[in-house]
Amino acid sequence: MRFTKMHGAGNDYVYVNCFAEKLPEPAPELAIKVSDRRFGVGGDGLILIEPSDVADARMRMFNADGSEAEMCGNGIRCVAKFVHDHGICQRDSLRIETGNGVLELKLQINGEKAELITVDMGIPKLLPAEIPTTLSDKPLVNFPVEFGGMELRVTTVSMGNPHCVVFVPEATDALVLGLGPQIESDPRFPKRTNVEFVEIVSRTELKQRTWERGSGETWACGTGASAVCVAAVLTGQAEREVLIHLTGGDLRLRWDEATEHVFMTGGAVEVFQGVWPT
Ligand SMILES: N[C@H](CCC[C@H](N)C(=O)O)C(=O)O
Repeated sequence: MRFTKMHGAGNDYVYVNCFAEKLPEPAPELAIKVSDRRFGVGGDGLILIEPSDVADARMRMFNADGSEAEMCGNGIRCVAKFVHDHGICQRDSLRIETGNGVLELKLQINGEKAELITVDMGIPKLLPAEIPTTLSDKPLVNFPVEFGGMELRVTTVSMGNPHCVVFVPEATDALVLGLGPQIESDPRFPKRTNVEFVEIVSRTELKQRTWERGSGETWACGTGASAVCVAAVLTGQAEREVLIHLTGGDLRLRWDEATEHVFMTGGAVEVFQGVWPT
């Protein structure tokens, strides 16, 4: 089975073009194997690029633990780049079917290749039942919660997948690696959750570290950055357009006031192609 290794801001996945390839085994099991950084290809998960009845292509995303997620922001930019650059659909605006509906993307083409891509991430969902979380019956904005003996203030946002955003003076390893897994699997998040630890640099600049549901710490998270932009505005700490510095690169986010849609702009890189034994 041929695969392509790609990343968005260092959030790296193994991509399979299912217009042309068949999986040798069910996606969850394959995701665990290919994601292994010692015994596999290495990545934060597996992303399938499939034909769609309602869009130019369909994206299905599986975390490194084999669980399937509703949406992947860095992933969808790479899917759009692959679909354009490999001739599946060579328009500079594409529609990709996801677990969070059909999303629209605009590609900036340099030469023959897509480089910067803007995604309309849709409208964030804030009701506890939409996250989902049982922590409260009202939207959580700087909501005090005790995790592992520490009181944190959390803001929860869904971009199709769940995010728990925590603003901190410094996103230390102790917080990310210590509290990340505890919050990810806290029973008050019935579908688990992604966790973002965020430092405010200014009203237009943030720093984010991410503990992802099903993948551990990743070097970037696009749905997470979208949730962080929304949370920073809701808590009165940022303007509606922010630059977010993630470990693997930068993303530009804008939460449009008129439409309530979140727009994310970032890069997408094809690193190499390979063949997985079948
Ligand atoms: N890295 C992805 C998010 C993956 C989310 C996944 N970990 C989940 O279970 O929701 C992104 O760029 O949006």
